[in-house]
Amino acid sequence: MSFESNGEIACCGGKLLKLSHKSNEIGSHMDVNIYLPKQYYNGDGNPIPVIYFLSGLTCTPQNASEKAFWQIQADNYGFSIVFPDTSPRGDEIPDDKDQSYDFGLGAGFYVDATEKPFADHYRMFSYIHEELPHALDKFFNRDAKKLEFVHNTGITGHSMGGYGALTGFLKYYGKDRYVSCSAFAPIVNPSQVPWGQKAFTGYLGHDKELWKQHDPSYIIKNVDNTTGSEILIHQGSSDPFLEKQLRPDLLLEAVKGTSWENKIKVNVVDGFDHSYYFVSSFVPQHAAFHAKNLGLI
Ligand SMILES: N[C@@H](CCC(=O)N[C@@H](CSC=O)C(=O)NCC(=O)O)C(=O)O
Repeated sequence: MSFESNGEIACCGGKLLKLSHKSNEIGSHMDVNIYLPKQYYNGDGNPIPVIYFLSGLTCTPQNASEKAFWQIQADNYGFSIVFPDTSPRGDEIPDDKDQSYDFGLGAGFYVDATEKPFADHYRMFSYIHEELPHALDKFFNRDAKKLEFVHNTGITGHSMGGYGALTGFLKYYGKDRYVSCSAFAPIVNPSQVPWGQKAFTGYLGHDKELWKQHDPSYIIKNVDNTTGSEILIHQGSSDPFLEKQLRPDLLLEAVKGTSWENKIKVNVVDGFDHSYYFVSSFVPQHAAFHAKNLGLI
């Protein structure tokens, strides 16, 4: 599996690589950005841990690369950060019938679709958690293990991407993949909110029992927190999507009486909205959290 370069940009002490590759899962080309920190170029040769940042509705890999300010934190602690796309792209890819922003292109919701016409291309769960990490591993680690794409990794994301991060972390829990998970204003209970209900109906159909297998607020009840993991969440109090779409209270309610009770730290931050002004304000705290879990500090 090979990646083509669409540009290499000097940034902080390292480089942001804009890549694209042919994905077998998605059946078309996918763009992905990766920031290689200064330690990649001048470090001691130890493999560099990777954090995956899953973006929200309407995003491409550029939004977070340009506006989240992860790069300076990556240099501070010595991790790399991968910014995948949020859906398949291209003329042949089916979109929402009304071309709305919350379904179809830019809104793959990090699930493997089972419904036509989306099932052929919208395989974002398998792409993000299997194909992409292994493809990056093969490409970057041909000669020596330079970057840890598959094991001892972190995952985070914003909004729809926060949903994707929570789901991936929980579904792979105990499987030597993600050792650290955080989220910015995540959709925590998609089965119960309009964005999630629209996506799940379109990608997965009408079976609400099946939806539960893709919903962190249900999945978490069947995952034993064997290592005392904590999940860090920030949520703006002035986020216009808080009451209708995000509802972090539903996740806290779901974990009551489970091994995750008191392990999910929801920080409601006064006056912040849903934008990258909010995300970038709390990236330093999330970076420190992941760095600790990844053994960097
Ligand atoms: N209608 C709005 C809503 C889209 C929006 O706010 N997208 C967020 C993520 S929302 C949840 O997944 C986003 O990250 N936007 C891109 C950005 O750079 O801010 C709209 O279309 O703006």
